[in-house]
Amino acid sequence: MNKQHLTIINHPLVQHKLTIMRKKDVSTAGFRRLLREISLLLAYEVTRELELTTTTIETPICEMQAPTLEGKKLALISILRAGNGLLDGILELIPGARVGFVGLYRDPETLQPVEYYCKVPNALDARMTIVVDPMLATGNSSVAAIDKLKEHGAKNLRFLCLLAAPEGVERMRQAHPDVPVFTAALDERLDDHGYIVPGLGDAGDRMFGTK
Ligand SMILES: O=P(O)(O)OC[C@H]1O[C@H](OP(=O)(O)OP(=O)(O)O)[C@H](O)[C@@H]1O
Ligand SMILES: O=c1cc[nH]c(=O)[nH]1
Repeated sequence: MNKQHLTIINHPLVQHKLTIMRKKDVSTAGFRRLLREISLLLAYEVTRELELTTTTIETPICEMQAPTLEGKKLALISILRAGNGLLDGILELIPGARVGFVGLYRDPETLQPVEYYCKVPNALDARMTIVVDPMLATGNSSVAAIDKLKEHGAKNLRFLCLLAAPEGVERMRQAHPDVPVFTAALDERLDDHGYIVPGLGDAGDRMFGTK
């Protein structure tokens, strides 16, 4: 495979906002606001390879051939529920994107994903498909979601998260070597409960104020 499998988005604004999000005393509202802000910056990087074509337009001065996105609208797939925090921000930047959801939760004992919902846009085979979930821990959830999307025809996939553990990156590389992973940080390891260390805790709980 020629494409780089792991990209760490180390833009200073991303890194600064992520540091604030990691702090345990950040409020639910603050966490959500930062996730929305950071998702705009991450989206900029993950869409870098969208294809362009040209179209004829008229400026007030003259006619010109101007760049415009080519092909079918891209698909954003949120892994529920924490994926929605990234999705909301990205949709502000790409309001015409098609949106799908894969509902999964991680069984706390087995760390295996349990699926409860799936609804995805049509013609996934003709769209760049960006799967979003803030956390890549064991990789079990992202691998299962991407398995599902491939069953629906998705071919040109990216996976975007905020934090990744080495274990999850390796699992994705083994299961889906064709799917580049984009993250703001690669942390040290997983703890005995499958949480990312140092991490930021449970992304869904922090985003929605649940426990
Ligand atoms: O890489 P993995 O080990 O599979 O872990 C990552 C998953 O865990 C979290 O979701 P969770 O299961 O807590 O569900 P939630 O989003 O509904 O809170 C997170 O949002 C990922 O989906
Ligand atoms: O650290 C982790 C691991 C999985 N899911 C989370 O929300 N956080």
